[in-house]
Amino acid sequence: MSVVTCQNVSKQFGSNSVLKDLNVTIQENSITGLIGRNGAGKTTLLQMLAGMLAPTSGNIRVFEENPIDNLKVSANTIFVDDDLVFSPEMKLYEILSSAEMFYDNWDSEFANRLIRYFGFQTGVFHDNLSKGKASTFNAILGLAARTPLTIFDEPTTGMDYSVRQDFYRALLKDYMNHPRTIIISSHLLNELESILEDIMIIKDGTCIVHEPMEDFKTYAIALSGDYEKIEKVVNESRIIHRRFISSNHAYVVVKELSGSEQDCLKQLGVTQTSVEPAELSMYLTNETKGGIDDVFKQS
Ligand SMILES: Nc1ncnc2c1ncn2[C@@H]1O[C@H](COP(=O)(O)OP(=O)(O)OP(=O)(O)O)[C@@H](O)[C@H]1O
Repeated sequence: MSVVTCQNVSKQFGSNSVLKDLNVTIQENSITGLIGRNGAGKTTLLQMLAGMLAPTSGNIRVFEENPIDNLKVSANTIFVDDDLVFSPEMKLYEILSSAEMFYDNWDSEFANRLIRYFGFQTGVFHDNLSKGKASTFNAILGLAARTPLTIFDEPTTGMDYSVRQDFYRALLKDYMNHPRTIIISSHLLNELESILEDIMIIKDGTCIVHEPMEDFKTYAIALSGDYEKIEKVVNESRIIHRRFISSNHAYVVVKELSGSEQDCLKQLGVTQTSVEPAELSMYLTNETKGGIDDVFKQS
């Protein structure tokens, strides 16, 4: 069953067209990584799914309903970011009690174990937490709420390396015991990669990749060798990334190669290797095929 459906969804802020004609479906009980560069529209999309923003046009369905002002959607969805706003008078234990009252699947025992593990004193105000501690506390809310739709918008901002690793591990372990639909956004795939079932990449307002992580691992292939020879087999439109190692030796990442193209490149002495998903997601979201190197090119 699909939990989220977006049909021809567009979002405009004034003249800024952030999302354009987006069509995506997210199935029940899956972990999807939403990847995109700064300003790609990740938060905008996630806020629309949580019913916090309306699309300019198109149709969004969450649990088969319009998420705006929808009690069913808000009771079954949690939206976690590093920016959750609580009343300044609320102490952590009060926030935990409110969450327990609001979310049907809330697990107090689990929340308390996480609170102890991460060393929180629950008598403090949320407002007084450091940035990393606030992100960690918010992430605990997201985990313990166990809502059928759990949205984490760049949840690890400010967390130190070991807390980030702990969070991803806790998320995966809890998901295995209590499957639900989880969407987690990030600029970077490397830390997230191992917990994802599906990957969605947005660029220039559209979804350029949405597929199982397993398929994404073979989405592209890297070629290394004489650029003139590579060009003979692969045309420009299929090149995702290109970097010159020397004047005629290049490292080129291309999407899909047929068996005959692979044979031909082999005969021409061009080396073929796999591309790590994190590296590939970076190339796919770069503005230009050469990345930052293009800035240093003489015109
Ligand atoms: N309320 C708003 N009013 C006007 N423009 C907005 C608003 N919210 C977002 N935008 C614009 O929409 C674009 C997408 O922003 P969004 O926050 O969705 O991107 P993002 O992918 O989450 O970025 P980041 O990774 O930097 O957080 C940006 O150009 C941003 O300036």
